Parts: sequence; C-alpha cells; structure tokens
Amino acid sequence: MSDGLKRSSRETASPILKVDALSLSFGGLRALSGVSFEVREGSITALIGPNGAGKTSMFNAISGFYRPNTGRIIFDGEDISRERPPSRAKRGLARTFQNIALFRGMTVLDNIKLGRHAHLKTNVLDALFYRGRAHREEMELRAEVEERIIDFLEIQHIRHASVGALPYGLQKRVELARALAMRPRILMLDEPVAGMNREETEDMARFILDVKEEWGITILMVEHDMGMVMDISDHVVVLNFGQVIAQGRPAEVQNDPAVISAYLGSGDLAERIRKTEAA
Ligand SMILES: Nc1ncnc2c1ncn2[C@@H]1O[C@H](COP(=O)(O)OP(=O)(O)OP(=O)(O)O)[C@@H](O)[C@H]1O
Repeated sequence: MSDGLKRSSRETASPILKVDALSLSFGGLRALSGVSFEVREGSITALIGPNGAGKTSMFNAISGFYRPNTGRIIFDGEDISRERPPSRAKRGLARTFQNIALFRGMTVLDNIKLGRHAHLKTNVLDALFYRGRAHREEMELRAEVEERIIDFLEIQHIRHASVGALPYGLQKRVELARALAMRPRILMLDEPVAGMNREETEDMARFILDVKEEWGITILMVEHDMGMVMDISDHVVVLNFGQVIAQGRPAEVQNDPAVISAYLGSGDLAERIRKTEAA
C-alpha cells in the first residue's frame, strides 16, 4: 500500500477513543479544562505539552485513576466515564507508567504473565466451572501470546532474569511486554523513552511503530522527547495549562505559533527537536 493510501485510510478510521469536554480539578487547581480530542483506531497519537500542562492527569482520567468533574470518555462508542480501572482494562485499555511499575524481584516471564490478570476469571462460580478443555485452551493461547511477545521484543535472553537486575532500557521493554500481554486495543504509554539514551530510544521507537503496524494496536503516548514524537506520531495533541492549544499532524503542530510560544519558557520547540535529532 502506498504511503498516501495508508494515510488516507488512517484519516478516515473511526475514533476508538473520544475525550469529550473533560475537566478535572484538584481542590482549587484546574488541571484540565474542557479538553476534547479523539484517538483514531490504528494511529499513534501523542499528547504533549510543557511541564504541568495536564498530560499525566489526562492519562489518569482516561485509565480511570482520576474521576473528572465533568466531561466524558467514550471508548469504542461506549461511555466508560464511570467505570473503574479494571473494567477499562478488560475492555482493552492497557497502560504503562512514567516510573516503571514492575515486580522487581520477579522474573521477566512472571511479570509478563501478570499482564494477563485483567482477563482472568475472578467470579467464584466462573472459577469452579472454568475448568477442563476451555481452561487448557486458554492457558495454551496465553503461553503462545507470551512467547510471541518475548520474540517480538527480543527479550528471549532475559526471560528468566530478575527484573530488578536489568538495565533501565530493558526494564521499560519488559513493561511494554506486560502491557501487550493484556492483548490491548489501545496502549497508553506514559513517557516510554524517558531516561533512555539515544540507542535505547531508537529501539523503543521502532518497537512502538511495530506494535502499531504489525499488531494493529492503537497507541496513545505522553512523551517529552520531541524528536521521537515528531518521528513516529500520526497525530499530536498539545496541552498547555490544562487546555488543548493545538492538534494535527506533527509538521502542522511543530509550526503552530501557539505551540512554539507555549514551549518558549521551557526551551524553544524547534531547538529541542534539533537537539534530540543531533544527539
Ligand atoms: N494529585 C494531584 N494533586 C494536586 N495537584 C495535582 C495532582 N496531580 C497533578 N496536579 C497538578 O495538576 C497540574 C497538571 O499536572 P500534570 O502532572 O497532569 O501535568 P503534566 O503535563 O503531566 O506534567 P509533567 O510533564 O511535568 O509530568 C499541575 O499543576 C500539577 O501540579
């Protein structure tokens, strides 16, 4: 398929996630104020903005950790605003965290297996009847998915290693593996390359692109590395002081005067992109 065709089918794809007029306050502080945007199915959408813009608050509201004051979150056509995080996870919303949230004393494989807990049966009756062939088939399928993820992320050699002993870049990759094990429809990545060196960043960017292209999983990410954001995103949403100040394709957003001025205080945006690219 040509690039043009790919782009036009992406643009006509329906939104898998819609944030509609969402506001969120902490006491007197308004972290988000009437934020609306859409994430198209099969896209990589980046949420960017200077420090304190409201990106993490937005992520927490989407995954259900924060309850917004007003507004709605529509996932796959259904209003999930009142659902708790586990229900959202069951629907196929998976996320990683800014500070790695892995079980450091456990092996890579065991951490990945834990990613599946979102789909485990918890009801007692279910547990009693969920036996025999169906159970065996599910376990086999799970093992197959885990193996596919391990191969895909090139972490075969560390599968039995304790996570705490791994270098930072590999720990981030294991976190991605665990999120993939949930078989998500939309993967929310909170600063996936924060603290990584250039080589680790490039590896992670390639894996994220492959997750989209080969696995067909929609990505929503918060990221400060502007070079990486502009390289791999299809759509960029820019927040400042809890409001959307611009959105569009990377090239459009990069040249938007409102975006440039929002970033001036924290270093010129174009300069930051140049620096990350040159590093
Ligand atoms: N739990 C909280 N309690 C009180 N205020 C909060 C809380 N979380 C965030 N805030 C405030 O809400 C605003 C938005 O913060 P948020 O962490 O969402 O921004 P951000 O864009 O993710 O910033 P950064 O890039 O620094 O991570 C900030 O003013 C912050 O101080």
